[in-house]
Amino acid sequence: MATHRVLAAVAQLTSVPSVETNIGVVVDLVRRAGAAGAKVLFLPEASDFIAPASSVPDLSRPIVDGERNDFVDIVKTAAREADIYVNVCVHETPSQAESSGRCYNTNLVVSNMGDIVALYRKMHLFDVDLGPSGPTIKESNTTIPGTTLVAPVVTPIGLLGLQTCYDLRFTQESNRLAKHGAQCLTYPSAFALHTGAAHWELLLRARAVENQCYVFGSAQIGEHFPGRQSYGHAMIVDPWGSVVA
Ligand SMILES: O=C(O)CNC(=O)[C@H](CS)NC(=O)CCC(=O)C(=O)O
Repeated sequence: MATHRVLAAVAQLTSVPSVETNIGVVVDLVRRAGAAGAKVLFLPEASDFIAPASSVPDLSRPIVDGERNDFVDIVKTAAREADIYVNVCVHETPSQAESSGRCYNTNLVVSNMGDIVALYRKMHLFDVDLGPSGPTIKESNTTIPGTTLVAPVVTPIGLLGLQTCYDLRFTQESNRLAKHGAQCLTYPSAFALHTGAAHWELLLRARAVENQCYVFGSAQIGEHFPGRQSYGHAMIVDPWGSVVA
């Protein structure tokens, strides 16, 4: 019997503080993945923008019917036109905006019909002080933690469990997703240079082996604005732990 093969694509890009610029890059990636025959494309965390903390409240947008969100609307249209599922992360203004102006770090799956079929808000925020060897980052200054894990969602490559970036270090959520049937796990990311070099591939491969899942690590790469860089090395890992792309 012939094996039914479905292609997936993993992307990396350098989001900058301009949503308009990033939309252009993202639409091009969606079209190219679709043209290459992929049925699912994985885009990284903060695909809409990476900007200094002070600009985050101005640049983030709500994701609710009736509210304008150009970035998400354009991704929906591109996914429909290219007949591809798109996994992408954006900054989401909460419907009840809190006075601090913080957003959610929101991971979306958009179907090939252009509908949002899953929405997960990053639960573990990257609050670290690596001392003189690395950066001090406090994601919770700009971001509200999500409170719920989302059941794996049906995609052309099987049931997909959603996690985001720093969540990669917390094995129990991926274990719960696998127990609930996940065959694939996605970790859209913007890993720091220092921690990425030490742990990115190691952690993706560990999550793949322990959960017996395909793992998709889409990544931000390079310099977003002066003083802010990401590690890159987007990859796909199979359940044996081999890096297949
Ligand atoms: O919203 C944005 O601006 C983009 N988001 C990020 O860059 C996030 C939060 S600061 N980065 C990480 O979680 C890196 C994790 C990491 O590097 C590790 O676990 O070692």
